[in-house]
Amino acid sequence: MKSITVKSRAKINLSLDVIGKRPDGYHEVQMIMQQVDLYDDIKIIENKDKNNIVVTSNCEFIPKNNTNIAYKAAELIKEQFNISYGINIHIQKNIPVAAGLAGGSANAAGVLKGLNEMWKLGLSTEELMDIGVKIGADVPFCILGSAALAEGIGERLTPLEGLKNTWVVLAKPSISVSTAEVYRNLDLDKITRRPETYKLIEAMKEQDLYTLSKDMANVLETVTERKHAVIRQLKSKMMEYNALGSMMSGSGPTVFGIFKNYKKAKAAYDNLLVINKQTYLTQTYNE
Ligand SMILES: C[C@@](CO)(OP(=O)(O)O)[C@H](O)COP(=O)(O)OP(=O)(O)OC[C@H]1O[C@@H](n2ccc(N)nc2=O)[C@H](O)[C@@H]1O
Ligand SMILES: Nc1ncnc2c1ncn2[C@@H]1O[C@H](COP(=O)(O)OP(=O)(O)O)[C@@H](O)[C@H]1O
Repeated sequence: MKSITVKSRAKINLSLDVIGKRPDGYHEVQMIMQQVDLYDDIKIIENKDKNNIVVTSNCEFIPKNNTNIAYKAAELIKEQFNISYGINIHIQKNIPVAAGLAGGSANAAGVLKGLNEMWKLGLSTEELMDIGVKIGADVPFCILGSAALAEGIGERLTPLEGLKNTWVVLAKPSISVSTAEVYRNLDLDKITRRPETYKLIEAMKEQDLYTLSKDMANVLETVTERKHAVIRQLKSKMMEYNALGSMMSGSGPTVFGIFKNYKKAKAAYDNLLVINKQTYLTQTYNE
C-alpha cells in the first residue's frame, strides 16, 4: 500500500491591500505572503480495497466530511485522473484553526502535492496551483511556498526573496473570525492606511527588518479590530515585549510579532504564553 507524509506550513501576510471588489463578490488584493515553520503533518495512505476518502485528525475543530478542504483536494485529483482507489488522510493539526494563517489551505496544498508525488501524476507546480485555486484563494500560495507577492484574488503569484530565518511570535486569541465576513464588512472608502507594497518588497530584498516592521500594513486589520479589542491589546503586548513590529495576519485574529533575534522572541513568547494560550514561537520558512 502506497503512503506519503507531507508537512503543510502556515503563512503570515506581511502586507495586505484590497484594491477593489469584483462582480462575483471576491476582492482584488495585493499582499505579501511569507511561510513560517509552523506546520501540520499530513499522512496519506492509499486504500486499494475502497473508493472513498476518509479524513481523520487529532483536532476536534475541523470537519472530517467532504467540507474539509483537504478532502476536496483529494476529490478533485481523484476525479481529474479517474482514480478509483480510496485514501485515508490523517491531519495532525498544530496550526490554529480559522486563524488567518491559512491552515486549511496549507492542508489542501499538502494533499495536492502529496497525491501528485504518491501517484506520480506529473503535474507541474502551475497545474497544481490551477487546481488549488478552485479550492480557495490562498491554496496556490501554499503550493508555491516560501514568499510571494499575491495579486488577483490571491492566486496570481510572483515569488519574492523571503525573510531569512527571522524569528516570529504568533498569538491567536480565543475568538473566531470568518474571512468572508471580514471582507464583507470592509468599506473600501474608509481605508486610512494602506501598505506601500513595493517599498516593503525592497525592504525584504535587503532583509531590512526595521523598515518592514515599521511600514507593514493590513487593511483588514481595522475591520477585525473594531469587533475584537483583543487584537489591539496583543499588538501592544508584542511591542512591549520588544517586537520590531506587530500586525494581524490575513483576516485574523492571529497577531504576529517580528523580532530581531531568538533571545528577544523567546522572552516575548514566554510572556505572551501567560496571557494567551495559543502562542507560538517560530521562524520564517523558505524552501
Ligand atoms: C484573508 C486571506 C489573506 O491571505 O487569508 P486568511 O485570513 O483566510 O488566512 C485570504 O485573502 C483569504 O483566502 P482564503 O481563506 O483561501 O479564501 P477563500 O476560502 O477562497 O474565500 C473565503 C471568502 O473570503 C472572501 N474573499 C476571499 C479572497 C478574496 N481575495 N476576496 C474575498 O472576498 C470571499 O467572500 C470568500 O467567500
Ligand atoms: N483541513 C482543514 N483545516 C482547517 N480548517 C478547515 C479544514 N477544512 C475545512 N476547514 C474549515 O475552514 C475554516 C477556515 O480554517 P483555516 O483554513 O484554518 O482558516 P484561515 O484561512 O483563516 O487560517 C474553518 O472554519 C474550518 O472549519
